[in-house]
Order: sequence, then structure tokens, then C-alpha cells
Amino acid sequence: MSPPAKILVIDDEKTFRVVAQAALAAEGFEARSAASAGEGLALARELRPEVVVLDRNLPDADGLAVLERLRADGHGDEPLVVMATAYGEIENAVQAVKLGAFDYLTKPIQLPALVLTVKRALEARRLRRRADGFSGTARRRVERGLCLGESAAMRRVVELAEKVAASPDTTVLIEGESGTGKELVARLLHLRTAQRSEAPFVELNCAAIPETLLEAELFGHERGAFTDAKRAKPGLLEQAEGGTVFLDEVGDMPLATQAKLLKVLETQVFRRLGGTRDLGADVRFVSATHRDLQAAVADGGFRLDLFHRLDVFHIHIPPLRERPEDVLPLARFFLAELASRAGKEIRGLAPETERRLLAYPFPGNVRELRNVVERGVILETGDTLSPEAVLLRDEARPRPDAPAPPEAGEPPTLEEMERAYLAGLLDRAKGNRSQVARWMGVSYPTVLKKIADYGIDLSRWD
Ligand SMILES: Nc1ncnc2c1ncn2[C@@H]1O[C@H](COP(=O)(O)OP(=O)(O)OP(=O)(O)O)[C@@H](O)[C@H]1O
Repeated sequence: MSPPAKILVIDDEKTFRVVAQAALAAEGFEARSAASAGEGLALARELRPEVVVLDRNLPDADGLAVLERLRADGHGDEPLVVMATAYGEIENAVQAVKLGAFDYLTKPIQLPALVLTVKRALEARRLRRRADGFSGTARRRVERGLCLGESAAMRRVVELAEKVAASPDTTVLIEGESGTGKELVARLLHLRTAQRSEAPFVELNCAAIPETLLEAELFGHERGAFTDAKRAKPGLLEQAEGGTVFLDEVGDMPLATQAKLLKVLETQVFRRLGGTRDLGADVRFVSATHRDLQAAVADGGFRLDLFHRLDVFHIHIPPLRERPEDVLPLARFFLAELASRAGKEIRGLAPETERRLLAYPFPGNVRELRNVVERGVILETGDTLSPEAVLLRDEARPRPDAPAPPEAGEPPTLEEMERAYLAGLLDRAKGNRSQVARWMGVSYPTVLKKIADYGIDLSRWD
């Protein structure tokens, strides 16, 4: 028989420690406890527990800092952390899960819920380890991560990608709004291109880096090419040899770099910065843009000749709101993936959840849908994804326990006025809570507490 699983409870409340330890021991676990962050971290190092139940508010540290420490100390074998948060601190709980906590429980904690969550964490840990054992190939990973949707529009996208896969030198331009899956389609195209799929797929985001760095990344540089170039470095074109170079946000590429890239496309050779040797570029270029490149050409921000070179084969990915048939299949796909990763059994979408997802326009496209489902999986405690767990931007979001809206003609209550005042200030400060605290003349923690109490959603200022 394997030794009992080790569970560590870190909480400054003595009664809770004693009761929790007893309940966990009754389940056959080796349960230990600590009253502070310092004591807890020391014990975790010695004990190497599988699961830690961690209080968010400890006398000597913030639970989130302890969470990070536990993960950093784990060296790949870190415990799963169940965060205990105060009632009304849902935002904190969600933040904890985003920082890597396995799940959270709201205080006062019911012992059956504690035991159940600890068991789920142990099961998830076991499954994760098994999954780590068979590290799949890149192909399997991408294809498992894909659910291209059932709409005619997405079937057409796949068809086009498969067609162009047969021509390994043809440049491809993928155009679509942010979050529609352009990178995913580029990866799929790479994997389906028999002559290139064994070679690397390298990505360069042209929007994220300044011009000189962009060129150094793409072409590489010789030693001494510029002040910081202490040694020679091959660029992405060399690293991708034989494979695919994915130029994301190509519409943001500076004009000078555009001229150099055009030359590579025309001659299939290039030089490192500061280099004198011609190097061959045997790669397929796939570019992506969320901007209208033709309009950029008309404005003089993008070269027409380069546009023609990049846009030999064009794939347009429509926004999610134009292919509503894809919303539910994608939502179910993400739910299955994310719930199993969280070790939760959430079998499907509640009918009201489906209705709300279908009514929402998803300005952030598939990425936003995935985030909505991810957050829902974190919040859901039942076996279907309920509408309460699914928060959509800019929807009116009364909290379940919030007072009913006043009858027409009735003056607003003081609470309602304060909520509206706080929301207005947050809007003005673009979500900056310390600014709001200064304006209101209260402390920062007070603002946080009020935001949680009133259930104000901060994501619109992200
Ligand atoms: N059809 C799909 N199936 C599964 N996941 C998808 C699909 N489309 C998009 N996604 C997911 O949505 C997110 C955004 O996709 P991706 O990064 O490919 O979009 P993008 O169009 O390149 O975005 P951006 O323009 O912002 O770079 C990723 O997490 C991706 O895995």
C-alpha cells in the first residue's frame, strides 16, 4: 500500500486547525498544521505535502505570497494549494486560482467540502503526473487543442489551410480580428505541410518589439554589430531553417524592416546584422494581421510590393459573432479541457448559460470565450456550468444576495448610491484602485473590500 497522502493546513485560527486536522486524519491522511506563513513554509519544506490548505489572510504574510513561495520551492513537485478566503472575496479567490492555486474554499469552511476538495486535488495530482509521463508530440498537442468549429466558415478555413499545405513555399496571410485563432491556424498549416512539419515553427510578434531588436531577432547578428552584441547570434530565419516563420501582427512592422523582409522574399538570401556572408532562407512565411493591410497600404504605412509578396494565399478567419454555430461546440470543448485540468466534474452547460453565451457578441472572439469558460470552471461548484459562474463583460451583474432594484419612483438607498459612486470613480481612474482610495479618502484595503462587497467586476479595465 502506498503511504498516506500528506496534507498541510496553514491557518492562524486554532479551532479550525484542530478540527480540520482531525477531519483529514479521519480520512486516513497524514495531516499537519501551522499557524503562520513562516512556520508553514518551513514545515512544507520538511514534510513535502501533496496538498496545502492555505489561509489567504495570515498574520505574517499574504496568502498569495505564500502560494508563490510554495510553488517556487516545489522544484517541479510542488503541492496543490487550496486557498481559504473570506466570504465576499471572490475576486481574490479567482486571482489565487489564476496564480496557480488548485481551488478555493470560502470561510467558514464546511468540513465535508474541505475533505472533498482535498480528495479532488489528490486525484488531479495523480492524473497530472500520469499525463506528464507521456509527453505527446507537438502535432498531438496542437490537434488536441483545436476545435475548429462546425460552421461552414471554419470548415472553409481548414480546407484552405490543407490546400496550401501542399505548396510548401507559398506565403500565406491570415487575417482576422484579435483572438480568432490566427496563430492556431498557422500552426496547423505548419504541421500539415509534410516537407516542413519536422522543422521548427518560429514566431515573431512584430508589434511587441522596437525596430532594431526586431531586425536582430529576425536576421540575427554578428559579434559587435551593435553595442550590446557581445557574441554572434543566429536569427529566427536561421532557427526556422526548413520550417515556418510566423510573423504575427505583420501590419505593425516598421517600414525599414519591411524593405529588408521584401528583399529576403525576393532573393531567398539574407545577412545577419553586421555580417558579410549571404545565408539561404529556406522557410515558408506565414503572416497574420488584425488590421486591414490594404488600408495600411493606402495610408502609406505598409509597402504595396511587400503586401503582394505576403498575400499570395489569403485566409480570412471571421469573428466569432459571425459564426454563432461555433460558440457552443467551442464552449463545450474548452469546458471539457479546463474542467479535467482542474480535476472538476462539470459535465455540460446549463440551458440558461447556453442562452447567454449565444446572445453575447464576444468582441474578444475565441480567446474571450475560453477565458469566460476558464473563469466559470474556477467558480463553479456544481456539475453543470451555471449562468452565475459565467460572467460576461458589460452585462448587468446583480449579485445573488444584492438587494432587489428599487420600484420606480423610490429613492435609491445609501448602498446603491455608494456602489454607483464607487463604480463611477473606478471608471474615471480606469480601474486604478489606489487612485480611487485617494479620491474617496479611505484606505486601499477599504476600497478592495467595497469592490468585493458590491460585486463590482474589474475585468473591463484590464
Ligand atoms: N478554433 C479554436 N479551437 C480551439 N482554441 C481556439 C480556437 N481558436 C482560437 N482558440 C484559442 O483562442 C486563443 C486565441 O487564439 P490565437 O492566439 O490563435 O488568436 P490570434 O487570432 O492569433 O490572436 P491575436 O491576433 O490576438 O494574436 C488561444 O488560446 C487559442 O488556443
